[in-house]
Amino acid sequence: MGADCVVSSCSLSVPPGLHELLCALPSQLQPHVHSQDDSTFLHNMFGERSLHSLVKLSEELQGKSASEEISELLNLLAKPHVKSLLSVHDTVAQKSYDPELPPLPDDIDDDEVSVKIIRLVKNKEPLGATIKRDEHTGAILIARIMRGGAADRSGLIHVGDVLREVNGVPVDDKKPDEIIHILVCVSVCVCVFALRRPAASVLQPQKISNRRSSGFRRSFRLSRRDKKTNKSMYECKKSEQYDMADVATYEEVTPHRRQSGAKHRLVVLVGPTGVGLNELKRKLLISDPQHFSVTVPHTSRPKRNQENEGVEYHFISKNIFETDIHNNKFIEHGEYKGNYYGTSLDSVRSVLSKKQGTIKHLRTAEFKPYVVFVKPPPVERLRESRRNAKIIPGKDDKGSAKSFSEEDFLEMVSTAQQMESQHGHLFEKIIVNDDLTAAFTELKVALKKVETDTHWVPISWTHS
Ligand SMILES: Nc1ncnc2c1ncn2[C@@H]1O[C@H](COP(=O)(O)OP(=O)(O)OP(=O)(O)O)[C@@H](O)[C@H]1O
Repeated sequence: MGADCVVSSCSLSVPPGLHELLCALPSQLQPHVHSQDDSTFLHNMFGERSLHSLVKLSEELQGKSASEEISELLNLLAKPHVKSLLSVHDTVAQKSYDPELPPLPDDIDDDEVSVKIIRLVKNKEPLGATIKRDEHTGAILIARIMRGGAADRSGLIHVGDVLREVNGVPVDDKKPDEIIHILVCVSVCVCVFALRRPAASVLQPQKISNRRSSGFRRSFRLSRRDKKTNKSMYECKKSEQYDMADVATYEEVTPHRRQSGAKHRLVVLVGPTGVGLNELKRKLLISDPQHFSVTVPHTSRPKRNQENEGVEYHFISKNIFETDIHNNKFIEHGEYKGNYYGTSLDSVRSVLSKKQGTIKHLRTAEFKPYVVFVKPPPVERLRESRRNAKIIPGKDDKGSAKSFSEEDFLEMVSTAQQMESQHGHLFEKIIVNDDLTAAFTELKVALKKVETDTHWVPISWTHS
């Protein structure tokens, strides 16, 4: 829509000789025009071919003794409702519908480079993100992002972002319910966020799932109108950072029931170090050695006296471990106190090929993992229940087990909180390992159900 449309509503009733006047205008105006730019502008405007054609046509139509068709056309165009229609069309065509971005609040520090102003132009579609209040800081955070929704497609909002204001309305002092109301109310116009990324979430999230869905996010645009608002603005076509991150989005799921004789689902136990993963694994093996087998993880830490190669771990050098990481041989790996630990893809495949239930990491259609998060109880209960328990510390140690320290307990609980907030959406079952026997029983019941009951799984797992 542009100038052509505007001309379309000109009255066809033009004074005689208008065309000649139009042609003569630029030279007649020449003495009054001082700058070259203005002169060029006038020439272009009055020399515009479509304008000349239109005026000429109008003159011709007026001058001729009208044929039936011409009379009918003139008649139609002269009707008030056609004129109104064209006039409305032109008004709409000239109007700018770009949303106005409100200026940044004055109290934002100039050094605060992490403030993002985000403009999502919404139609009737919901934003597709949920919010929650951080228990400690009281800040309003983005809690989840719905897959395929407006927020997801934009790639501009991330889980953990702090929501500062919506459409110029500060949200710090508002309850989530009130904010949701604001978000819903602006659904037909503009939704502006000022987000501040908390220091903690700047860390690259650990990559568990690596879904690529860049095709979704294309259509959001940002236009810069007010210089005051340009602290940091993003034109988002595709966000690499988003694609790589383990973003907590909603997934399309479908009921799934394992057919008898079909491959077992991979059972994945995750939890902070020392929480009791090995203990639960060991109990599973003892309880039904025919049914369960485990992957043997790799490590770069030195073998201890009582350990055997291929039983507790495959012991490999740091160099080989790094080469294997580089060659994508590990489903998961991590570094703990200077040593690498990881589970190789081959180890999982070899266990699954024996058609036995297993324990370790992965999340694809091939393995359909059932992820159980083993969570520590509160610190007071850890002190109580782990009084006689021993852990084998990592670095610098030659195999001596030691009792848990207060620091170990605190670290276990805080790591668990971190894991749950970052990856909680991947956990299908959470078992609190307070009393070991109770935790083990709960695990056995859950694993039995995985084999027999119907469970919700991502729909993509059923396509392969
Ligand atoms: N519920 C429990 N009550 C008492 N002791 C427990 C309980 N669960 C585990 N333990 C003990 O805690 C210690 C650490 O457990 P375990 O080695 O299984 O932890 P882990 O999660 O496998 O640790 P890591 O990942 O570092 O190997 C062991 O001595 C174990 O017997």
